[in-house]
Amino acid sequence: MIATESLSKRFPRVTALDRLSVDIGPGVTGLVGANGAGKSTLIKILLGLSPATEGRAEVLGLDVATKGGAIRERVGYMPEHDCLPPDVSATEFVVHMARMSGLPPTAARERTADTLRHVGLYEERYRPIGGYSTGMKQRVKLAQALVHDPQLVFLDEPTNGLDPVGRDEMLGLIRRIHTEFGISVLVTSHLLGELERTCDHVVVIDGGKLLRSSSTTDFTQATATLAIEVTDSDAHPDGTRAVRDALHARGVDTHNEGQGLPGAGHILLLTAQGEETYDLIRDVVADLGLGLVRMEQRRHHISEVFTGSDEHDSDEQRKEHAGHGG
Ligand SMILES: Nc1ncnc2c1ncn2[C@@H]1O[C@H](COP(=O)(O)OP(=O)(O)OP(=O)(O)O)[C@@H](O)[C@H]1O
Repeated sequence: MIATESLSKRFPRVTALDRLSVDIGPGVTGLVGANGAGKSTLIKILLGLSPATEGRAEVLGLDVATKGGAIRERVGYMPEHDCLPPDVSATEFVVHMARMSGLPPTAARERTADTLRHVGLYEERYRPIGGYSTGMKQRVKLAQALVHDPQLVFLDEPTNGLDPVGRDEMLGLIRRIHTEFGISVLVTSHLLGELERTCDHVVVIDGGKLLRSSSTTDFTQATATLAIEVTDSDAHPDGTRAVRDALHARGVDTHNEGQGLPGAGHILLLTAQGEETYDLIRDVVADLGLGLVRMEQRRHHISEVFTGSDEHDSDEQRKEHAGHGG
């Protein structure tokens, strides 16, 4: 879908992209980087809106340096910043954008109605955009990116400014763009963690350089750590402790007692040695007459892959949520 080769963009004072080479296939891909990492610059080059200083790039097999117009016919773009006219309705605006993309009047109106419904805008679509909430404006921006039925969409920070519920809804919507319509998505975020559930593939850039490009499952590989949770009983008022003691008696060590996890005191963590470990846990829990609430392999979170970024992410999210009354 997208291929760049040693792509650079230098402004007089900053190198926004620094010899970036990356291949992006179909599906939902996250482009992650801190503010100023070069995400928006990359998108503008890929749309043929801004020339690269060096290197080359192709989108859908088309060279960005010479085929910008053809690329923009096939690609939808949701820009980061507020760019909506306040005094027209969502319907008028999206119809206009559909007409600009070359759809005839009737098709433009039909596609607009379908697309606005798909992004979750109903009666309010006839009201002026100026009165919309941030979440509604983001939906209008998404609708205008989809209205001409593109093969690929670039979404620049679509969750920016949204509260946690709005963020989840937007991420769900993005996932469905691919699963229901087969449109591939490149979505940027400065929050690595939020792309974990949405993206098949994640590209991380920093200071305009590629840090990592891999499938989300590679980022979130299963660890060998098992998390176990059991019920308590009259005979064993502290079921977790009883299981821990029984496992220790059989020479199996538990570690950390689930520090940092919600309900930490009730979760036992241990390293699985193979199938026997699962059988042993089952037998120990059954012998004690307790119920096994869960036994699961812990997975890495994407943000754990980068030292310290975990805390950074949650701090950022707290700050953003605080700004929106959450
Ligand atoms: N037109 C420009 N002129 C000069 N510098 C620019 C220009 N556009 C971007 N930059 C600089 O290039 C760097 C990358 O910016 P870019 O907007 O691509 O980052 P980003 O990852 O999208 O971050 P953000 O989410 O904050 O927009 C930044 O240091 C920015 O200040």
